[in-house]
Amino acid sequence: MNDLTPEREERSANLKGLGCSRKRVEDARFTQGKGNYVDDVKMPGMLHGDFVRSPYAHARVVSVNKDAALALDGVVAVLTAEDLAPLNLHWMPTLAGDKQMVLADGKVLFQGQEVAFVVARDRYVAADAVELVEVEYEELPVLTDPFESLKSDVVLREDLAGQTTGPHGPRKHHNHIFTWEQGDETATNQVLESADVVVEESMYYHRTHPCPLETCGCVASMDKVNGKLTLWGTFQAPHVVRTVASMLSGIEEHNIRVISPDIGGGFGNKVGVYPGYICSIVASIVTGQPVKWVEDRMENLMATAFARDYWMTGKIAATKEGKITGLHCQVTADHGGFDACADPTKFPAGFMNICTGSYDIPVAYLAVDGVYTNKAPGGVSYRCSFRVTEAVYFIERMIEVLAIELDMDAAELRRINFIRKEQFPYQSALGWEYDSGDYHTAWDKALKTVDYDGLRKEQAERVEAFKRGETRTLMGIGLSFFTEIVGAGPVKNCDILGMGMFDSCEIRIHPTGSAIARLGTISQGQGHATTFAQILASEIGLSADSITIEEGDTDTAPYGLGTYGSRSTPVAGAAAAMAGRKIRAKAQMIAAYLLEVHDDDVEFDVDRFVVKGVPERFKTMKDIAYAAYNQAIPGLELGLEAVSYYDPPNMTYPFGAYVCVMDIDVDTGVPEIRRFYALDDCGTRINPMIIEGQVHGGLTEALAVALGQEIAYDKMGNVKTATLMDFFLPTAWEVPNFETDHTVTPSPHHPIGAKGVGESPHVGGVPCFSNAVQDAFRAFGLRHTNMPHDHWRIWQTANDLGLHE
Ligand code: PCD
Ligand SMILES: [Cu+]
Repeated sequence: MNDLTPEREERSANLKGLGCSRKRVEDARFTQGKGNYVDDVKMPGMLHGDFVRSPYAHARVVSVNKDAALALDGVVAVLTAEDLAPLNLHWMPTLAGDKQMVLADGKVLFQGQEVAFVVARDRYVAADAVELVEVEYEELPVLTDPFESLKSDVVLREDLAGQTTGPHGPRKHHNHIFTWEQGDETATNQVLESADVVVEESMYYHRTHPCPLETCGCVASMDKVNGKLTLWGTFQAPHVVRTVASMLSGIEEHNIRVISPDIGGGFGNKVGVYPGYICSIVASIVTGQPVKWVEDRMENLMATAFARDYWMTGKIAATKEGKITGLHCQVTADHGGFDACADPTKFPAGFMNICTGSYDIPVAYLAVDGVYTNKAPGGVSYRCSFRVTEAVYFIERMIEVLAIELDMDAAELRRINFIRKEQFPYQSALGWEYDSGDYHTAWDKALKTVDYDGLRKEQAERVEAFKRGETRTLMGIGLSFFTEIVGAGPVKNCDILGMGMFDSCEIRIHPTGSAIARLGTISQGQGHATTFAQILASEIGLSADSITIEEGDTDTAPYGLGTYGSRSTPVAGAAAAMAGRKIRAKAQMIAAYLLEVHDDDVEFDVDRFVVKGVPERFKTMKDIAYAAYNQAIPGLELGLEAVSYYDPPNMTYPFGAYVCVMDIDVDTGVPEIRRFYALDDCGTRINPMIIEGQVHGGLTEALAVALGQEIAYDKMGNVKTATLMDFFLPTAWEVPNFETDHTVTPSPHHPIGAKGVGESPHVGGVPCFSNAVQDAFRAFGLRHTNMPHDHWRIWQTANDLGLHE
């Protein structure tokens, strides 16, 4: 049955299943302004909330006077910590096991922290009233540097004073949160002591922010008559929000309905729980009216979850020939005022222990210290699965530095250290089991496509010309090879607030042969309505066009852990395939009955079951769907539905090989990206066009982070980059043409062999852009310089190297 006759090929094409570059079904709605976002939710009598926020990074709140605000026409309520305290809602638990003030309780710990919540008739009155709330502050010393914080007498978290252990073990200092250790320190140190070559480098992966187009927001509506709370919001994990809301409020979970409508980009920013959600719920309960809260851009950049802010020091040991023998990594992680890092519970530094990268490193050790400072809380992935971008940046810089030390070609150094194809499944020194990979094939393909040797020759000639004074531009060749780790689960080691990280799909086939499937994930622009239908189409033999995908409504969708960490394809995508297989198993029995043969005598063929060896005797899936509802088949229940809760046996490990060619104007510091080549291997590809779009998006965000985007603070703790004037968001103007390519190494444990891809281009892209900048100056003695490589910093690098003399 495997030969694809033209007739079978046509039937298969009609399904628009796996591998089809099907156009995104959601785009008809999005491109015509018919999306339905949180801010589109409008209800009769709806009130609007707005925050009074702290102008100080560290201060005592002496008093809050609401009188003038309450006197303003249209103001309904002003909530402070005092109002929330009787409900025990003035603090809330964070995903990292810490707690965070919902509204300032005696002091503030970062600029932009929520102090009071004003509820008014409309958004404008609310904003005016915010100005009328009089808060008296008493300034306290500000700590924005984690190293200083660890030495300071200033106690940031007075609520934790005297607590020598936290949720992740012992605390070494009153501003210390945790130490997380992985690997074998003694063995690693032994290797470092006796190695031919050891290089050490320190690098700062600066603080940045996901900055989605749509900011965070919600509408809370408490129906006191029925006792039901409905919450619309920009949530990347709606079911988790429902469970947490129930636990905090005491409202029974069946009485809470959480709806994530269309979301205008998430990028990790919408995983956590923010004070705005709690305040809106309380305000709706208090006033009996629906309450909307939508933050503005400055609030988003100042107060919602940041990403990175990792200070990393590495030591890498190798033989003279370049074979890596050991790796040591020490991280100081700046978590801001509260530890609200969004990671699976047992991983306080996320999957930073993937920092051995794509290389076969026999021993390694990692230690991460989490530290409190006077900066905003957060620590979300931002297009990376739980600190994987940091890990990949770290190892890809260490490799470059080692190449410099050994005076070796960095591509060759990678090649001789890659985990070999036959070593998979590969057990890493820091505890992961990589499911599959073929790094050498991908690397060779990438280098060949870009004519790597030719580029190096051209680069050497350019350096000579520069030295002769014939040109003022230098050429950088950025390389990166990354291994991602996506798809949390396994429930046995990944949970969020105790909820195992499985995911789910429920499918219902209608009598006329169309279907609806619901999943526990939620698209924020990734195109799930398009791709999940494709997985099902191939599994059940109905066209993707006749399968509706629904996500995000907790009253209808099966419980799931949501969309982040590129987990939808590895986990919910697997659940979809498994649910599809259950449908097919029942369909087989129905087909056998209709065809009057034994169950084993029919086989599935694209969109039908045929009698083995008699292809003209068949029943299509449409026939079968109809029969499922219209015929009493002995021994079979009516209907055609299935549900699957999928606990992945392992994560998936997508990988990729990226090359960036850049020309840098030494006198202006302006880099021009001549070429960017990205080869991604995400296993079985569901929709190549969507994958390409994902790669373009991820690379754009990588360019942003590497070349200028940052959340910067001054010494007083003022956020210097709280508007899009200062926070770099690239537009089509800055973004080069991206060349995409792929290899396919299926995941051995995923039912259709797919791995995630949404985050990969960011994870691989950041080191690639950064390496390109730094490589341009290698011939002039540069070893490492920190991101973001904005024009000024690049100019400064050239200046420091004496290139302006
Ligand atoms: N093999 C394969 C894979 C995949 N795919 C596709 O692609 C996509 C993606 O996927 P994934 O990778 O699985 O992922 P998801 O889970 O779905 O998602 C998530 C991601 O996603 C990305 N992308 C995107 N896009 C858009 N448009 N928007 C958004 O927001 C976003 N975000 C970002 C992020 S950041 Mo985090 O949250 O940080 O953690 S994570 C993330 C989808 O549609 C799917 O289906 C295909 O086709 N194939
Ligand atoms: Cu990350």
